[in-house]
Amino acid sequence: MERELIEDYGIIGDLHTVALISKRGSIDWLCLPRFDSNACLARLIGSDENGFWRITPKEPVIKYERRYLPRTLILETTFTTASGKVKVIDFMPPRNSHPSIYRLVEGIDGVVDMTMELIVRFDYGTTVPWVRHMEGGLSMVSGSGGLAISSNVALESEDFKTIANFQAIPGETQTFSAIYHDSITKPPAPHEARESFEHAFSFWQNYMKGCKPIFGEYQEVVERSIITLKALTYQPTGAIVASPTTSLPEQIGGIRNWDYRYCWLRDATFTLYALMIDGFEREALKWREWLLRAAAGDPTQLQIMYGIGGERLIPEFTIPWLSGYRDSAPVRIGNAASNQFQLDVYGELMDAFYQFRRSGIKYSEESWHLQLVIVDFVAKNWDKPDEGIWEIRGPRRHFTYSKVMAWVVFDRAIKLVERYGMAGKDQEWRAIRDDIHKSIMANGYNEELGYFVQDYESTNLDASLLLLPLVGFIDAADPKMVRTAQAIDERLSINNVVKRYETGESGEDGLPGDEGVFLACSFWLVDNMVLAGKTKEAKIRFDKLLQLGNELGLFSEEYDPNNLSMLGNFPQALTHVALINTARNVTQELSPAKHRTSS
Ligand SMILES: OC[C@H]1O[C@H](O[C@H]2O[C@H](CO)[C@@H](O)[C@H](O)[C@H]2O)[C@H](O)[C@@H](O)[C@@H]1O
Repeated sequence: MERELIEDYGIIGDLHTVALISKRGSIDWLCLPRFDSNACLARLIGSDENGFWRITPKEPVIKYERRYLPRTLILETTFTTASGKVKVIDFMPPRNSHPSIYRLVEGIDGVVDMTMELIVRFDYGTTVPWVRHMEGGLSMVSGSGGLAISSNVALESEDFKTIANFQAIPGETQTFSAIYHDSITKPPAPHEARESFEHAFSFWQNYMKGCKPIFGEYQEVVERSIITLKALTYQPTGAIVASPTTSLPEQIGGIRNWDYRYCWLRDATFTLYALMIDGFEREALKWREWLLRAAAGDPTQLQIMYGIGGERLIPEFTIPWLSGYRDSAPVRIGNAASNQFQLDVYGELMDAFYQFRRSGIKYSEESWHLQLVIVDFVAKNWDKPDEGIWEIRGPRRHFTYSKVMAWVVFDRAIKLVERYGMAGKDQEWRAIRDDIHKSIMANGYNEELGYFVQDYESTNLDASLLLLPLVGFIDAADPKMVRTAQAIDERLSINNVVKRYETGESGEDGLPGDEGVFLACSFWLVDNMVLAGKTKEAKIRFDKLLQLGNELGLFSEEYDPNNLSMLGNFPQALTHVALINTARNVTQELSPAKHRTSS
């Protein structure tokens, strides 16, 4: 069978984890009970043998259509065959007790012969479960967990696989469910499918009531991004995963394959900022509590990322039994970037705290205490080299963007004293802010070339520099910044989509091979255009970028401009965040970019 591409997938989720479902009706990625648990369906980055759950017509499909039910995370896939039409409705009810997936098959037209195939392999596609018959279905148990599979259709076992054959007829519904449980407890009975559907439907519709109709022609794509960000949030703690997948490659056949099922402070603060200005303040408060807990103890030991429960140890290792997406090995679990020094993170946190305050979010004494620790730490460390926003795996460098974010730390701390009466050493901070500014202008800006450079020792370009006007370091219309944005567009863009930096010899990042264009950076370039007054051009660019998502409105981290296909983990929070911000920038007078940089 022809293999699915990243763009062929949609997600369903229950605010603890998500499942990736292909347009052919196959669930090919599922980690239970949490985002970062071992996958029990891993075909996405392996083969059929590593687990999948497919419901599809037996005969050839002439047309596949998919959509989410409006303002929900309920996915509807319609198959048209020569014999008729049938739809599969997939959802995970927001979690009450046990994680569960429901799949409802409804005939629309004609009589269509259908097949259901399920291979469960725990421990990332390796462990065959112990299968027993139970009332209304099967129990599949391995190690600490188990899945209870139920259906109103007879389930059979064949060659270590569960199958069902049935017909889709208008007016009839076949239901399938999978409920996860601890292996020491009895498999739970499924809830009534319609009731579970109503629960999921009303949860999402209620959640989206908070989303204002302010995005004009982009309302639908923004709403999908907001729902996606919510789906990537781990409800018990408020942590947000960068993406629910691991090792979807940045280059087909390459080794740039990373595990994103963790909470990066950078990605999470960007996410919150996007949600906060759209009125989703509850998320912001929950995340602030998460951060305070994660940083509890000695705040100078702040990490750049944590596990979704606040875990600090995220050791990175490879699992050789999975072949990788389109043979892009290795498949990595864990992320060694968790031990890196990334100076920008402190600026992102300080900016988030400042924006909380501006938007009237309740002040917290603990958070000011944490901010003072951050300021103190950055005062002592801003002049040290780091691994930077892109988490390079080569030697540390003096990245210009990192220094700018160190400037942001002091800028926001000073503003909190000046504007909100917080007690702090603002005189001292002003002097440090000036020193950092001087250092950046002397080393991070190249007079001869007329643009800001990636780091103090090179003349490379870097798309993170597009954030300089967005954080208020420089005006987007300043000739230095205009020239920087122009140079980035000229040298790093391929068909209007921007690479992070030059890989290979001219921009060594400690890794072999190349990568695709980076979607978040491409949205940042549009933001620069808006701020520099080029609104028409910006809108044209934005419209083109929106074509790079799939028909469900989901975006990956990167894109392959040669093969016109998605790359990198999927869906990626950072891309959806950038999309939301840019949609606001191109549609609204007080855009987030202007709002963030104005007093
Ligand atoms: O490019 C090498 C690095 O790639 C990953 O980092 C990227 O994803 C992060 C999460 O979205 C994002 O915060 C970071 O800015 C990106 O560069 C990977 O996680 C790293 O381990 C890897 O070194």
